[in-house]
Amino acid sequence: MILDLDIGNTLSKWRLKDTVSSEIRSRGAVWTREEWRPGEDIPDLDVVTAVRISSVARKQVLDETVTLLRNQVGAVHVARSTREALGVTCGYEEPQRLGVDRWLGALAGHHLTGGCCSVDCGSAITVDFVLPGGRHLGGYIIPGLRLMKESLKLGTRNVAIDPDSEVDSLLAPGRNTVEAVNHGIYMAAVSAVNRLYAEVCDREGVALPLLLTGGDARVVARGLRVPHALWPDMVYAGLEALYPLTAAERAGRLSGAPELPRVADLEKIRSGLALTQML
Ligand SMILES: Nc1ncnc2c1ncn2[C@@H]1O[C@H](COP(=O)(O)OP(=O)(O)O)[C@@H](O)[C@H]1O
Ligand SMILES: CC(C)(COP(=O)(O)O)[C@@H](O)C(=O)NCCC(=O)O
Ligand SMILES: [K+]
Repeated sequence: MILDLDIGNTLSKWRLKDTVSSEIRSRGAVWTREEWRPGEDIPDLDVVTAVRISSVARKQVLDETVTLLRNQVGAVHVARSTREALGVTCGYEEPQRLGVDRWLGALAGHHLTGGCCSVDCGSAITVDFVLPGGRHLGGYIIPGLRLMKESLKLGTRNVAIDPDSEVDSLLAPGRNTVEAVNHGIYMAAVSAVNRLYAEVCDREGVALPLLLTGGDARVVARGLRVPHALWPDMVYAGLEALYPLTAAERAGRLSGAPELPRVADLEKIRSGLALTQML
């Protein structure tokens, strides 16, 4: 069994993958916190023969996790952002400073589409661009929905945006504090993603497939004006691409990959952008 770990700033996600069949056997998530002990929160390590890790948590969290796992599991792969991997060149001046979750998302997205915009809606919302040919341009970081809400300190943090609400109602003027905050931050997040996507496609002269992942991907996606696909396992898929262990992975089949999203016509993206820029 392979244990994949995606340690984000809010949640540490894990899944167990069958080495032979490539099936996902179980999944879970625990809060990312200093005293996290894998042994308490994840299934029996006796069945695990390899671990693959993406972590953007504090170094100490990763170090403790790796130490613990190395005692029990032979192969522990910790992903790092590098100048080049799998045909993608990193756009950062100092590649190792790019969050490895962003790098893995970009690698998976490029593997699937040959050039894309990858958006990770977690503690932060990150928007990264990889051109056809594999040049990663860099990207954007804005606070995620939860962080934006907490920063307001209006006592609304525990009243989550209902991901099943109609988009129209999520964007309507709020008639109480909770609504005003939830609708405001929702508008901020979806406007940013819509705009950044259009700006960069316009600038680069290419309409890129748009892929989303992360805890808030579903709700953010509902407000997008352009075609897109959700890929909840996009970071895990980056781990699979970097460290292929199963037959399916070696053959380049990444788990949970969505159907290729339809891509809007560049002229349509440009006219939408022109309209936005007028306002
Ligand atoms: N059950 C949940 N528990 C916590 N956060 C959730 C949950 N469902 C959705 N979210 C949202 O998902 C975000 C965390 O998403 P995730 O992609 O796991 O973040 P990160 O990778 O930064 O830890 C939270 O900020 C919150 O807005
Ligand atoms: C931007 C991030 C905080 C996003 O983390 P997440 O929301 O997935 O927990 C993370 O990718 C990170 O710490 N990046 C390092 C800075 C950078 O990418 O430039
Ligand atoms: K993120």
